[in-house]
Amino acid sequence: MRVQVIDHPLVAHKVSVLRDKSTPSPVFRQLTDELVTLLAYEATREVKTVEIQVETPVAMTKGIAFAKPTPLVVPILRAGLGMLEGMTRLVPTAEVGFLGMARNEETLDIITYAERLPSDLTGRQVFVLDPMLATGGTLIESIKFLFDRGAADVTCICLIAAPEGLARLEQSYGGNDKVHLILGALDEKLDENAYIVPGLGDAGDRLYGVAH
Ligand SMILES: O=P(O)(O)OC[C@H]1O[C@H](OP(=O)(O)OP(=O)(O)O)[C@H](O)[C@@H]1O
Ligand SMILES: O=c1cc[nH]c(=O)[nH]1
Ligand SMILES: [Mg+2]
Repeated sequence: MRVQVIDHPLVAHKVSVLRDKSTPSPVFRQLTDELVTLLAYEATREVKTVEIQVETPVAMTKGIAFAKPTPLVVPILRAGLGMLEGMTRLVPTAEVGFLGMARNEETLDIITYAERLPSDLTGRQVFVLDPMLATGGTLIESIKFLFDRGAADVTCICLIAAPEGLARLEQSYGGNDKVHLILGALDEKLDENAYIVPGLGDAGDRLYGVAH
């Protein structure tokens, strides 16, 4: 498993504003979108391409197109939905599949309440979008789902991760070179409720305006 924490001032600045509890939902959504485009730049470095011919107004030249089958982008509902548009703007030919998963906040068990993915993912490059990697339960479940369907490789883009979740993913996929993690920040720890510290609170609630 390859893990990259993107060390860049543009990323760090946007993460800082996301963390601020006074940042309202519309700004939070906008920043999430912008942050994804920055992280996607690195996450798609190994996306499969084919060479094509392009005619400029001056001459023929070589260009590239995304190879087929096109990448599959999978936002994990609900919070991952806030990352979808930023990703598809950069990979417009990508197909989109959906996984709906929620943590039972008492037991931390993962409930999969929705699944709309192609039944056969053989040979597909998959990009999973989920802002928070806390205990790692949700991502482990998602990655397993995708490999069970035949995915060739799985790249997860997360805005913030906790060391505890990363360690759990290492246990499950450490030896698997088909799993990549792209992170906007690696935080200190989880608190007693398995929330990331310092984190940004509940990403789904902050994106979609649930007041506390
Ligand atoms: O690493 P884990 O401990 O599994 O936690 C991370 C998950 O928790 C959040 O989703 P949540 O379950 O709150 O659902 P939501 O997106 O509907 O808010 C987050 O978006 C991740 O999917
Ligand atoms: O800190 C956390 C942990 C899980 N889910 C979130 O949205 N935030
Ligand atoms: Mg939530």
